[in-house]
Amino acid sequence: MSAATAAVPAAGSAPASDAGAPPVFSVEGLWKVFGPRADRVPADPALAALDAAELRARTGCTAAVRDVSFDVRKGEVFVVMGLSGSGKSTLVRCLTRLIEPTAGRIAIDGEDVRAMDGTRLRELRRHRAAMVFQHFGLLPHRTVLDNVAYGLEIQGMGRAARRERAAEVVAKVGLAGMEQRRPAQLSGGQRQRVGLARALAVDPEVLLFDEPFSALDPLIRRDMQDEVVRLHREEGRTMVFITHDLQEALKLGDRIALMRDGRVVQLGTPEEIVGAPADDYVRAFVQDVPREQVLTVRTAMRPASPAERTATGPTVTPDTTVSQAITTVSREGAPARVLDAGACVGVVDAETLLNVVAGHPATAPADTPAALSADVSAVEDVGGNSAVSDAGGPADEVPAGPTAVAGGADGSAVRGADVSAGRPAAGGDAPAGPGADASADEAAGGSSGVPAPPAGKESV
Ligand SMILES: Nc1ncnc2c1ncn2[C@@H]1O[C@H](COP(=O)(O)OP(=O)(O)OP(=O)(O)O)[C@@H](O)[C@H]1O
Repeated sequence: MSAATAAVPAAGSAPASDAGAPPVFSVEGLWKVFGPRADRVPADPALAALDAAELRARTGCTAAVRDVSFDVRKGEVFVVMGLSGSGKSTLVRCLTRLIEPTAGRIAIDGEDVRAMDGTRLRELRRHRAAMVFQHFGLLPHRTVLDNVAYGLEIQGMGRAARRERAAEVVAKVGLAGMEQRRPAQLSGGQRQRVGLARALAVDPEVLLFDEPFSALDPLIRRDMQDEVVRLHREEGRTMVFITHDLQEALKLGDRIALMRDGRVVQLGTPEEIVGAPADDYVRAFVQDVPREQVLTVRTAMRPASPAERTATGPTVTPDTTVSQAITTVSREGAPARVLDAGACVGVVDAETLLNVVAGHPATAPADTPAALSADVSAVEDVGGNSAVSDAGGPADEVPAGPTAVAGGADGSAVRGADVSAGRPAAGGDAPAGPGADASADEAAGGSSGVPAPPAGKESV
């Protein structure tokens, strides 16, 4: 499915995150370099400036994450998007040190993740930031209920209490009545729901999703996306969601970090990314997106005249998509006033709306968000790198998962991707990285009940 044919309901799909609250995750100058003496790369400006091929030729290293900085706000769905090999999985695994970062700072609720000892790390992964993978590694001999209760069992919760909690969550993800089935008696989509329920059962502060739906067929995938939107709307839980699929990113993300070659090339709302691409790469990435389904009337409206401010007639809110506004304006046969908390902040008419569809610049009124007219502010501008050595070590160099093209049904976004760049040929499960106990933690975090699940990826 191409983005052009996709329905992309972005605006208003989730509760607004709290931009003023302290961030849940705060990442600054983060690097992950795979290869020999990896820590010299971020420490040496000359090496840090090399592109991927030169760096590999000169040092044998791959910089999977390069000097990345961002905050994940409380209550938002933060999407990490990019083509295969752009560094998404590595970045998100660094957040809980399932992969050990090479340099930079990571904090969760202000606490330094890189300074955590093994016990604290386990706690982080079990209670605070649970990961949901593409393959949930459900325990085949356990029922749905017991699979969901598994993470609680690891936490030491008593049988009755955990089964009660598990039953609640099973109902929440739409599996009521299936509690006693075993994974083999479920469809792929239902299994994904069990995995999701297992992650939710431990009530983590943040859910980290690593391409959880890319192996599902498009209809089930859409169902699961709707489920995530619904859960987010109902619970306001903070989520970090990896995807290579632009449509999915636009649908789920409050904000999207678009990665290329280990860097974040643009960080912004779907509307900012589609309405004001930071560079030609992003522009090409979003060129097939139906703009009218993503951009809101904030982008399309023109200033209201004094007479229009007090006129009657059709109205829309600033979050109304251009597509919805077109319906209103054409149905009513008149321009619509844009009302924000009762005040008229602009007007949309056939011309301003069609300008958006046609990709012409809008006549931006004074109160249009600055980010929409100033691309640069949306681009991650990261400063100097702190050169912090990591433990490195052989475990780091084991492939994080055998990926060629991620297995989504709607692979338009990955076509032409550099699927082999720097990727070791051998498959294998993800190493936990130094100090990590990924299999147990991923299980406890609701992702897997079996040792070391694949890194959420499939070879094709
Ligand atoms: N353990 C490893 N050792 C060496 N290089 C690695 C390792 N893991 C990942 N890489 C390289 O780091 C880069 C980023 O990989 P990563 O898996 O983070 O990308 P991705 O965007 O998640 O890709 P995909 O969508 O295919 O999963 C790639 O060039 C990859 O080959």
